Amino acid sequence: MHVEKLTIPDILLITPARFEDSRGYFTETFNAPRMATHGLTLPFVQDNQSLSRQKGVVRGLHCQAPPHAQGKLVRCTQGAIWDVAVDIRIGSPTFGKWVAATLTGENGSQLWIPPGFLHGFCTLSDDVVVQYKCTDVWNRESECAVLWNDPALAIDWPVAPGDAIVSDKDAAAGDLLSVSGIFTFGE
Ligand SMILES: Cc1cn([C@H]2C[C@H](O)[C@@H](COP(=O)(O)OP(=O)(O)O[C@H]3O[C@@H](C)C(=O)[C@@H](O)[C@H]3O)O2)c(=O)[nH]c1=O
Repeated sequence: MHVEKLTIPDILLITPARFEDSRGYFTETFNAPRMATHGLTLPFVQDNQSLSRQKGVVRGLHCQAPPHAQGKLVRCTQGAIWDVAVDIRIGSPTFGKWVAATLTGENGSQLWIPPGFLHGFCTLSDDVVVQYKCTDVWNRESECAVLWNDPALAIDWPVAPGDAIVSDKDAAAGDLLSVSGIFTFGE
C-alpha cells in the first residue's frame, strides 16, 4: 500500500497493492489496522455507491455538519473521476484551498477526506461507478453544499461550466461563506 500526503497533508492518496497473475489481480481495498498506522482510525459506518452515466457529471461540493460530520474514503471502481477536497476548517492554514486526484478503476487509488472538508468529483469517462466509505451515516438535515464552481475556490475542474452535468440541488448551492464556521481547525 502506497500512502501519499497531498499538498493539504490531511488528505491522503492511498494506493493499495495489487497482486497480478494470469487470472487478473487481487487487492485489499480496506484493511483497518493498516489504515490505523497512517492515522486513519475513525470507524466507518456507511458504504455508498453512485453511477454517473456520462463524462462531465459533477457531484458536489458536499459535506455534513457536526454532529454528523463525515470522513470519506473514496474510490472509483469503473471509469475515472477527478476527485476534489476543499478545506473549510476556520483557522486552518489551508482554509479555502483545494486538492485533487485522479481515481480510476485501473489505478485503484483512494482518497481519504477527513471531516472538515467539502468533497466533490467530476467524471472523466462515461459509466463511472464511485464507491466510498463514510464515518457517519447520512443525515439530510446536516447536509451542506457549496457551488462546485464558486469563483472564490478557483477549482481547476476538467470540464467547462457549460458542459458540466449537475443536479438541480447542486446548481442551487451557496458560496464558500455559507459553510464558513461549521468546522474549526484542530477540533
Ligand atoms: C448522500 C445520500 C443520499 N441519499 C439519497 C438522497 C437523494 O434522494 C439521493 C441522491 O442524493 P444526492 O443527490 O445528494 O447524491 P450525490 O450528489 O451523489 O451526493 C454525494 O455526493 C458526493 C460528492 C459526496 O461526497 C457524498 O457524500 C454525497 O453527498 O440519494 C441517501 O439515501 N443516502 C445518502 O447517504
